[in-house]
Amino acid sequence: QEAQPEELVDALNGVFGAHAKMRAAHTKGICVKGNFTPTPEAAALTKAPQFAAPVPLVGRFSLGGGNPSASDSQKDNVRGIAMHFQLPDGSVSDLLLISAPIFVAKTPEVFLELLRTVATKDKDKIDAFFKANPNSTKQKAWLTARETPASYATADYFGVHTFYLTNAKGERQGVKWTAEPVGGFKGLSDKDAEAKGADFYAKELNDQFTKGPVEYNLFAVLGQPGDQDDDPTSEWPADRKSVKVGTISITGLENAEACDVGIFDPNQLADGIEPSPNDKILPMRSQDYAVSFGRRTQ
Ligand code: HEM
Repeated sequence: QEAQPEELVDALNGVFGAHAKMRAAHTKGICVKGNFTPTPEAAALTKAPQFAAPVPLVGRFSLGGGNPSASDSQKDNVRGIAMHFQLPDGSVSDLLLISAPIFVAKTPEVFLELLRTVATKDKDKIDAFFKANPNSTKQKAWLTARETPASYATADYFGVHTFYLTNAKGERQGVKWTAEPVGGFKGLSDKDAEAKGADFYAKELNDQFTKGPVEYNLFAVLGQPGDQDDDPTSEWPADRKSVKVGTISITGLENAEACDVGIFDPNQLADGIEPSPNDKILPMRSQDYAVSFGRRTQ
């Protein structure tokens, strides 16, 4: 039976609680603004306007999960950055990235089962779920194998899904997005992260803004024929070529309202970028986010 978007939002609430006026996931976050400047190489891959000329953006950094007081020092949680690229015609094209190259479930049904199992807090049931679904253990393993990001500014971020780009000549290329902080990844040892406490990312970011913008290089990793485009729990081989397509520059804080009046939707895309038609999680996300939005704006 197909998972329904309401069921997924209910299941997120089952794990993290339902918090009035707040997102069901990525609940703790900070709204920011900035701009995106494409490289000359980007236009060869896609005709989307944000890859032809610089555009302003509104963005939001967040912690994964639905706990509004999640700890900034929790290692096995993802950090997120969501962006609306504001296009010259008044429309937006969105980009949502998390600080791991993989998601925890290949399909909405597996994600629903994962959430419902975790909500039982029954260790045997949870162990049995992960034994039956080894792909769902990969994100946590990946996150715990490296240091806790020292700041939203020093984390690297991944689009996870496959997207298809089309250029002006009509040529199509499957890609995955990655964003790397210009100064490289910087982490904290477990001990240092613990000493920082639960709420240091906002201050960290503000300190950064007094020195200058927070910048990331955005890359399109080029898929090859046969690379999986249906599975957000699997990575492509590490030797895939990547093309730097631009610089994301986050210049300062923005009023929360600018982030909360709508949703960041991974399928809200300019002409020239399409979601993989084979990925089952990706289309479900727009529906889930709409349900979460409906509830938080009630
Ligand atoms: C079926 C799987 C998923 C479900 C049910 C889900 C659920 C949600 C929900 C309910 C929200 C809050 C929406 C809102 O109220 O605006 C959200 C936000 C977010 N999700 Fe997902 N998500 C899924 C998969 C993913 C994946 C694979 C990624 C990887 C890029 C991701 C990244 C994000 C980010 C970055 C945000 C924060 C957006 C913001 O700051 O407003 N999600 N998710």
